[in-house]
Amino acid sequence: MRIDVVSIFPEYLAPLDVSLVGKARAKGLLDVRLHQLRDQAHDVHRTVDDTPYGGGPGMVMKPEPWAAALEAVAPPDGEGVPRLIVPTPSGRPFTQELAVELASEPWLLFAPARYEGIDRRVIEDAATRMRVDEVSIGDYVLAGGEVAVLVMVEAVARLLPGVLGNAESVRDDSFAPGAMANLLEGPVYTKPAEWRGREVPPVLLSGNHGAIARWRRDQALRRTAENRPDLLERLTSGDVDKHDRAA
Ligand SMILES: N#Cc1c(N)n[nH]c1-c1ccc2c(Cl)cn(Cc3cccnc3)c2c1
Repeated sequence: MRIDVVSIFPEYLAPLDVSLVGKARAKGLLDVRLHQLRDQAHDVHRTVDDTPYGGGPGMVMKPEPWAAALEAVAPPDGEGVPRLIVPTPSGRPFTQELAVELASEPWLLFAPARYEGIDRRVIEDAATRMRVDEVSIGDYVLAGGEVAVLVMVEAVARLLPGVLGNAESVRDDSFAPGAMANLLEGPVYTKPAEWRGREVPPVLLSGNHGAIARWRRDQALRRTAENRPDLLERLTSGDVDKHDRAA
């Protein structure tokens, strides 16, 4: 998979050089390219923003630099077309389902903006050439889109074949299909068996894999009921099909 990111703060994306995504890049599983939006602003101040038509607070990102940046990454007459992902507070929710969908794309182009956002005409123009998704990573307010890109890239990269080692698995993800589908992760333990007077639950030391699986599901149900009762409602209302539960 190829991932391009256009930003006025490409240094914000430095974490894509380390850990899981960094290793995937080093293994050649992921080709991540960062681009400075200001390279496409040709006035002396490399201006990328201006006042909003209709008044209001803040500034809006100008269409010309963004259009030039997107076309520099994905020339209209070039090979292939990326899927454009635009982080925005008003976007569709980023979910594990969307992460799985994006993980099947050969090329993602992220456009994290700043200020009050990008001139709407950039999105409309890009949509004539490529699929555009406006996406929010949650119901809280960030100062720009770069953090959202970090979240989405990590969520997508870990789903790519070969990225997670055998010891890790997307199979047991809280939001992946399967017996624990739509349940939160239960508690985890490691050595020592007793620490500050607290013992590891004996079932985990029993070697009885059936009992361990039942205990883990019970703990996941408890954690989900406590922290995300909405997910339990989906389970009991049948929103989650039997395949997800049984797999
Ligand atoms: N994704 C996501 C996401 C999220 N979940 N919260 N905030 C954002 C997000 C994404 C992109 C931008 C851009 Cl561009 C500017 N801002 C600041 C802002 C805040 C409130 C209203 N208007 C603009 C962004 C916030």
